[in-house]
Amino acid sequence: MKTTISYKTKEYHIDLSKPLDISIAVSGTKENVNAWYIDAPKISPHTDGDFIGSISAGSSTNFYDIWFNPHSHGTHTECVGHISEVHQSINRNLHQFFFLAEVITIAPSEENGDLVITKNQLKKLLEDKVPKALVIRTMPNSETKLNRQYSNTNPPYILEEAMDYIKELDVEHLLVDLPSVDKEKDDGQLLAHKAFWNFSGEVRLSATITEFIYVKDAIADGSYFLNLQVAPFENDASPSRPVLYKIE
Ligand SMILES: N[C@@H](CC(=O)c1ccccc1NC=O)C(=O)O
Repeated sequence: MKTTISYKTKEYHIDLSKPLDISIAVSGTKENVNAWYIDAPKISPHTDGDFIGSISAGSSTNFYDIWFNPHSHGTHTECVGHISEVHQSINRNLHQFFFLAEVITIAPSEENGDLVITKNQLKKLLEDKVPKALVIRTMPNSETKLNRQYSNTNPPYILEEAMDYIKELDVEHLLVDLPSVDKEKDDGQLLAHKAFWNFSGEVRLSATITEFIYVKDAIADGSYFLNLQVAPFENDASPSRPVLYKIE
């Protein structure tokens, strides 16, 4: 199922029957990816007195409750509501769902004992490209990213200067395979989040950050179309499923 997209001055061809899903699913297991010091997600039959919402326990249907946190347990997309006192909902702020995207791969560099993504690394990889969405895959890229328990591991993060550059390029949707764009323990500074949303100026309300993606090695760096949608929760963040389509 092929389609042609006219965007700005060009035409692009993509094949809708070849989606490249870069999300991490949420399962109710201890092996589920996790960050921010909370329990694993739970997916279990709803109970009420003698009632157990599971066909194997005699119910007519499977009727499961789910407990999870979007920031901790899988691919999620967040808006400025993640760092603002005023409530902002990702479901209300994400209005479009297809974007020209660039996939890049970066080995974070060591600085003061941390692993960081720098402005120079981004500049070299992006050259003269101006994508609306930027997908950053970090190296090493092992499949253990699907199950990693990130709490207290000080994962790599994006330097403020690098995020200022991303904002200056007018990237509206940033996707990373990390639990956060900021340092795990930064005393609430959130420098990269604040730079991305232009928090101290005219706030970029429709800009989004997607964390905990997984871009497998078979997906090459380059230009794609991205379909990005969230489960319609009125919350700062919601589970999402970013899907790439190769430009043919
Ligand atoms: N680094 C922050 C915490 C933080 O970034 C955070 C905490 C809970 C859930 C998500 C977080 N950041 C995600 O992007 C701090 O040390 O206060």
